[in-house]
Amino acid sequence: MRKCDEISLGLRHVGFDLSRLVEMFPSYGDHRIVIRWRLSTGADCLSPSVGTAAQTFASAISFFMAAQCSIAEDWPKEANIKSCAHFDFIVVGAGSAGCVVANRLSEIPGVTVLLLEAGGDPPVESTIPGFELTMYKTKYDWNYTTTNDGRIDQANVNGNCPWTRGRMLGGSSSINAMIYIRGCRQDYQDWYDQGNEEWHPDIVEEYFKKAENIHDQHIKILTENSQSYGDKGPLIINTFNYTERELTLRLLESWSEIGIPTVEDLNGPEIIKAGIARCTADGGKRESTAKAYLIPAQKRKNLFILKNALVVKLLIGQKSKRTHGVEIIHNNKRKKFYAKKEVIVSAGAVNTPQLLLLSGIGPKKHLQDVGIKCIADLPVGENLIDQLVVPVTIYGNDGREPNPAQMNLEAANYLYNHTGFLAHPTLIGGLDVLSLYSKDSDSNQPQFQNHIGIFERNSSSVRDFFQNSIKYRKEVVESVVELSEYHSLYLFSFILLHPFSKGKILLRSKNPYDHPYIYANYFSDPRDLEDAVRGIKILTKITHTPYFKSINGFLGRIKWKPCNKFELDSDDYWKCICVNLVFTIYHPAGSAKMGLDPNYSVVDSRLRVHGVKKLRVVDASIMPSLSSGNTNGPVIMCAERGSDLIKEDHGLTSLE
Ligand SMILES: Cc1cc2nc3c(=O)[nH]c(=O)nc-3n(C[C@H](O)[C@H](O)[C@H](O)COP(=O)(O)OP(=O)(O)OC[C@H]3O[C@@H](n4cnc5c(N)ncnc54)[C@H](O)[C@@H]3O)c2cc1C
Repeated sequence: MRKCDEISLGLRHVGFDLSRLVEMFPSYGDHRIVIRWRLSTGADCLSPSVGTAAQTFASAISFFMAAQCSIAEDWPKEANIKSCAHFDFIVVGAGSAGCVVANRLSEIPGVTVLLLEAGGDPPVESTIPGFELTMYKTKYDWNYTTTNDGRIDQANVNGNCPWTRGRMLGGSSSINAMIYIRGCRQDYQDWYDQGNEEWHPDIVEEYFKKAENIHDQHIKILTENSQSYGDKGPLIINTFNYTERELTLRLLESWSEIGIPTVEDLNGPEIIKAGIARCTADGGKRESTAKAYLIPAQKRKNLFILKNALVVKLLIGQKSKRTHGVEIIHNNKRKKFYAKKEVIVSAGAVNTPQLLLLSGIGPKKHLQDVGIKCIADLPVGENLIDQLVVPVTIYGNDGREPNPAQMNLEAANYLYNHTGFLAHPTLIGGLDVLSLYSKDSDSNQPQFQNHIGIFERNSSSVRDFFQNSIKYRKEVVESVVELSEYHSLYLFSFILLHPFSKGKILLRSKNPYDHPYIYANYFSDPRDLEDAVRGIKILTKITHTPYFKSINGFLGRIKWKPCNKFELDSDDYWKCICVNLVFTIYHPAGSAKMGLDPNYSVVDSRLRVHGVKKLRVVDASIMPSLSSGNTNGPVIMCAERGSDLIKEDHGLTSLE
């Protein structure tokens, strides 16, 4: 019995209530033990045993329970600082950009940096790639939704779509799907050609490399001579520890059949391509910027971090237009902190414009309407750009069925060596391949992107995804669920990478706790609708390729009353689906756009807010146009570049 007691203690120690699951009692002296497993279902499983089996299995359970501890990260501690303290720099928001800036500025000894984050430490679900969706709509998400404009998203409950944003150390890099794509040279050439002379594509490339630490062995061998990735930066780039490779190869072949060739490296120079994505994950764990940039810097004496600290206002002289510091709410108390050199706003593409507006920086008329005195009349919140998604549902008979036992094995695999289904984000459905393409074969930028997720026949996740994650109305959900009862669903996310349509962020009120209005305005420019239809119709040809033919693949109709009258796969059908079912791939940007002219931009090429002293913006908001792909890598690049611009302007050089 002593051994059993030890096992019991071991399990309790790791937070497992043994008494609920297992009862052990002795029989026939020392060696024979009858074990009764009382399963959580209430069923009993009686079996005579000499004890070895029980001990072996119990110690295996103990091992797996204890293995949870190996997943935990050592997040930085909160600083003990008093209100009204002064720092050289104050950084607002510890997201993808803010963590980079705080790290790079504090690497100069003697330069004090205060990093303020509205959220707290990421939960363990952030570290485990497969659990990222479970953080949506919790306290780790800002829980934004777009504003119903009566035109788009009418197939969504309330006519709006969720805009998840991370609220924790690492910001959205702690909740995102971890795909790492730099975008293409033309993306940054466009920035440069608009007069942003600090952002020549050659410079941009250097800053991607500065951030990167390529761990992917395949890429390392492939690019040994070209040195196209950095290998000394803080941000580890690798591949996911899990995928269904046989299936992804079939998908790559299928894309290839419709004119999108497979490449070894999606960050290479080709424009039209499909391949395996690199990611900000390593060893089966997420590489957020909190992990890559904050943990290594946490011992620095000159870096101070406050968590659960909501910045409610920037302190800016009405006449001097000089930024002095910030006002925050922390532990239910209002506090002020002052910046000797600068305040850097890195609160993301929704919160950065919100904070600027609350502080009197924005369109004069709008500020007047909400009762805020205007300090600088700038187009804050305008030029909101986002990559939009349209669902394309293709079905097939590939024999895949949900397997709960397999799912448990996958969980055990994750605990054992960080592989299995949980080592891959669920947003993109367990598959690590994607494609980038254009309607014209000679274009210098991809226009479209596809992600692909697979749901097995009759999987309950289909309803969950369409009903709870995207929040489509009943008619839409039922039409997809109905077909998926008998077929596997290949859900292609069709993405328009460079929409012409622009959205807007506006204040709802002066209250910093009120969510701003988000007008996504998708498809307000008719060119976007034309382009999307062209791109989707290139994609739907995939049903005629050998793999999809082999599984009797077909395009399924998504039912939504206004669209039901149109022929499936016709231009009119897709136009109707696009406008009514569009959602986000979570890449908003441009809401404090960089540019030369203060009539059309908020920050200059060195990311200084036009007409306001000692204030910069460094995050996705500054992007004048979107990169060709997922935006986390490009935001981190912007923050690396931005940090050096700040250092240059203050005559600071780091020792590293
Ligand atoms: C669900 C999801 C999936 C995505 N998938 C991918 C992907 O696979 N690959 C990819 O490349 N990109 C992806 N992205 C996009 C990418 O993560 C973002 O572009 C990037 O993280 C934006 O960085 P940021 O620094 O601008 O903002 P964020 O990372 O959002 O950081 C802003 C930070 O500021 C804090 N903050 C805001 N307001 C205040 C305030 N007033 N006071 C104090 N703190 C404040 C926030 O809590 C947050 O921590 C995804 C994004 C999401 C949300």
